[in-house]
Amino acid sequence: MEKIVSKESNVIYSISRWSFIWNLWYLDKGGALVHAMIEVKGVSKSFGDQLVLKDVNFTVEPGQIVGLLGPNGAGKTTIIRILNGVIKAEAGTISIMGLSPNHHGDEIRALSGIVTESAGLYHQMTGKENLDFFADLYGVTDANQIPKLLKLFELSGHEEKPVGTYSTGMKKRLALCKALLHNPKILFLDEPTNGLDPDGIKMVLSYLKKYNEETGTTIIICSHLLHQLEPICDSFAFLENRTIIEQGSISELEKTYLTDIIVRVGTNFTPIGNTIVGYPCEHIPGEILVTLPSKEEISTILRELLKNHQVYSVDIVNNDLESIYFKVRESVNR
Ligand SMILES: Nc1ncnc2c1ncn2[C@@H]1O[C@H](COP(=O)(O)OP(=O)(O)OP(=O)(O)O)[C@@H](O)[C@H]1O
Repeated sequence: MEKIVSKESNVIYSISRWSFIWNLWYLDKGGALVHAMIEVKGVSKSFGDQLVLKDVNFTVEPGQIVGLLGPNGAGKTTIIRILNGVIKAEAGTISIMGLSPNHHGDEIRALSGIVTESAGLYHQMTGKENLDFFADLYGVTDANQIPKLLKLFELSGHEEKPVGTYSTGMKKRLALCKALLHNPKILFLDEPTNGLDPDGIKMVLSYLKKYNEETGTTIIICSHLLHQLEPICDSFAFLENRTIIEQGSISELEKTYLTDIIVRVGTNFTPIGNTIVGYPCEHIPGEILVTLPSKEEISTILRELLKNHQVYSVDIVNNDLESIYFKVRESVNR
């Protein structure tokens, strides 16, 4: 038996280790083999007579960083709370490493870390006192764990200051240290960059990426800010109209939704008319915008231009996450 802690309630529980086969296949309580780290099928949830989630489906593979994206009020926090076993879904099935949040909430909370809007830190205590307190509660025995996390999140030297004197960014980083004290297999982050300035956002996201690469921890990040998550997520799940309307990596989404690409070429070429080698072309001083059926056609355009002109730069302007997101929305609202 092993001493494990539920972070939602900060209560210590004891569970046996029998149910996990880490990062491979998971044996659920019914004895079935489940591949994904997290598998959500047909989940629905209402608050009173308000239906908030309807037939939600998505999967998370081990070691992935998954962005759960949707506008304010879409139900992102509700999904995290259901996955954590804090509230129950009315319909559907969920497997988290073979465990069900409805029945094994304590075990799931013991093997996961969570950072919510209210970081749950004690402001009158120092950073170190906070981490000591939660490490004790979680049964963390490794004496190096706190210094290691303080160093990783660049809080060394600040640990003796009261948390009330920390900047928003420092509090967010301390909340991450707290969530990672017991080396969770899964990290749930609800809007982890809220209230941070651009430097703070960059810092927190790059720490998360580094942590994921070093430890293989699976991370789910909820946000309504697509551009922030684009560089760090392996996969994106779009929540809209109460359900996940699409999920995939950028390249998978590109394949499905980018029927044509728009390429901006910095050049001294001035088109006569509005096409180049038969493709629609818009001229802006110093640049052209060409619409192509695929990336393969970029070299055709460049070869043509380089015959008699200079090319200074080339980039695809409509394959960012936001552009793809709009295409996904268009296709489901059609
Ligand atoms: N405990 C609750 N009781 C009643 N309604 C709730 C409760 N929790 C959430 N809701 C409602 O469910 C909907 C989804 O809320 P949720 O907080 O999950 O959205 P969100 O996508 O996380 O939003 P945000 O981006 O603003 O954080 C909202 O309409 C919200 O008012």
